Amino acid sequence: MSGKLSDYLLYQVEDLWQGYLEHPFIIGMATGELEERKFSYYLLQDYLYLKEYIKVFAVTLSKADDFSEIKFLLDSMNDIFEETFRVHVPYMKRLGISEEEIQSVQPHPSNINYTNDMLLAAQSGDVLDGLVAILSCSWSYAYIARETLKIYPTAMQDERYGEWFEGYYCSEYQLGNEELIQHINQLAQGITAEKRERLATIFTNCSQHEMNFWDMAWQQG
Ligand SMILES: Cc1ncc(CO)c(N)n1
Repeated sequence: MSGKLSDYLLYQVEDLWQGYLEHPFIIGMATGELEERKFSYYLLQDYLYLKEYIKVFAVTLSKADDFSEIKFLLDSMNDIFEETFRVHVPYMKRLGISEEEIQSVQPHPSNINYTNDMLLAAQSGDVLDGLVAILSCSWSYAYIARETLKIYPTAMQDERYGEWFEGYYCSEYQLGNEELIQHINQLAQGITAEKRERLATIFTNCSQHEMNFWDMAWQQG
């Protein structure tokens, strides 16, 4: 294969990803006008999402057969775990979401469909399949934060939603995402056209699930 896999993947989802930037939920966070109950609903669903997302790393790790790969996956898995308890849980508490609500929330079908599809891609494939299933989550958030802040530079100062932008715009998150992209590109060197198509299918499918997740948060919240 010539050219970077990540360029090929991004090319497949350009229109879909442009749609994230125009999504009323994202614009609502950026302008600060989003109703707080929609955001609370989103955070609760995202908390459940991250619990399953960690398992996608675990399944991918089970396919790895060298220590450097295992180390990469362990570190990434730990980052997500830390993010959940450093960002999501305190954020939910600040928004007044009770411990009972956190304990009793059930995943919406759009959430279940997304995490099931990622797990299936990781279980039925190799390390690269698992990592590409993981990628649209990580990369699309880095993209949304970066691009939205170009259009709404004050979004980071918003009292309620600024922290969301900060979390995904900060260099730690952006660099972690860049590392994941580089790692995937390295693993993808020399793959067949058939493999590239399988990876593109996994990536576009997960990107569509990301859109469904935003729609869910907007409609149900
Ligand atoms: C649904 C979803 N996608 C991506 C991320 C980025 O971690 C997240 N927290 N939630």
